[in-house]
Amino acid sequence: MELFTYMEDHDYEQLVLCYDKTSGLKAVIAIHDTTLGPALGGARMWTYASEEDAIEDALRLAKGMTYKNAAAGLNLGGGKTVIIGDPKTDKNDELFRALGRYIEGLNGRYITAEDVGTTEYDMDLIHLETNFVTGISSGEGTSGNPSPVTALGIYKGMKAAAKEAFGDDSLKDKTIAVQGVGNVAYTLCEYLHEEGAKLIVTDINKAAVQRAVEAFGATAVETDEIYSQEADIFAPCALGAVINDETIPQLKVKVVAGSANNQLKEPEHGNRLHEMGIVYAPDYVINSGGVINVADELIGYNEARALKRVEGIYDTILKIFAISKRDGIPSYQAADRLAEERIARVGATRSTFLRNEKSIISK
Ligand SMILES: NC(=O)c1ccc[n+]([C@@H]2O[C@H](COP(=O)([O-])OP(=O)(O)OC[C@H]3O[C@@H](n4cnc5c(N)ncnc54)[C@H](O)[C@@H]3O)[C@@H](O)[C@H]2O)c1
Ligand SMILES: CC(C)C[C@H](N)C(=O)O
Repeated sequence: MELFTYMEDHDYEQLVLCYDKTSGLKAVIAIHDTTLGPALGGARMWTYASEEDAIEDALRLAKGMTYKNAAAGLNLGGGKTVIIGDPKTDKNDELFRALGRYIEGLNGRYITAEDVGTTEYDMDLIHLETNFVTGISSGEGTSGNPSPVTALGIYKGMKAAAKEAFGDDSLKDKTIAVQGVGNVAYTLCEYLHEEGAKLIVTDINKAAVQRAVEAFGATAVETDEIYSQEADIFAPCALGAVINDETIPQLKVKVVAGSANNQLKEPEHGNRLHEMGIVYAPDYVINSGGVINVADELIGYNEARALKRVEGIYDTILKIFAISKRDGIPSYQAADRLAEERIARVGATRSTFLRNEKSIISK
């Protein structure tokens, strides 16, 4: 990949490589856009096949956070960290402390949180070295693990999508096929079960499936059977790129609404859902509950305020469907339009001159 060409094409600001010999830290911090404020995005730990894959993932995820934060109405830009390594075997305390020091060195341009492969404990270690971290567990005004709150946002967004598809936002007696019953989806299933939905679940982790079967009377299916279920809603809560050429022809649902990031393999797959009349709740909007929640820590965490904002995902999703109809575009494009218009408006407002300590008239 020609890095600077890629950064130019996708409007990136900064790419930072962090290495610490003692702890073995190898991390990439990508900052996409800080028009709205400091870049907030999680730190992912993953076994990348190559360093280039890690850099590409950091860049792609950072851009996703710019759009997620903008559409969520947060005054935050987009960034992401990826740590190269196996979260099961390669973690040590010094690794996260070293990362914390590199984040501190960015002087607030980037703020981190949990992502795939990292936990509250890891954030607490980062917090020993910097205040530019959220999702920490210790102390006053902290919010901890964002997953349960992400689940609340998915639940509210799914109800909005049901309203669009079925004319009524009730999920009672709706059949919902859930792919992956991990941290987010298990809590999501609790909400759905509580409302009287019928659940079909799959996971590569058989214990996770069994837990959902026992707790919610869910029907278990094999991983490759989840797409073709006779269901009303498909909730992808495991992997990205699951809406693709192979899976779309199998879908019998009227709604796709789940927590996974980057659900559409390519934009054209969003067009296909639109043409088929399948209501798609854009991934980065419906799964923004976690970031909305951790962002509240930056102003002194208030749980009631944070949850109220997360519940607002319902209205944001409806707004996106309204833009989609108004402009005759698929919902994923409507979400991008909402985010891009907000960044452009705020950017224009903030382009007027303000004196600061480095400006020519500061003395
Ligand atoms: N945790 C959050 O707050 C949050 C916020 C935004 C987005 N997301 C996204 O939501 C998704 C789920 O996050 P999570 O925190 O619940 O992760 P998790 O790892 O706890 O859960 C994912 C589950 O998917 C299962 N899985 C993996 N591959 C599978 C496959 N091929 N078929 C079926 N199941 C499979 C895993 O075994 C696991 O149980 C991820 O894509 C994540 O990026 C999470
Ligand atoms: C800041 C974090 C809570 C971000 C979260 N991992 C996401 O993808 O939205």
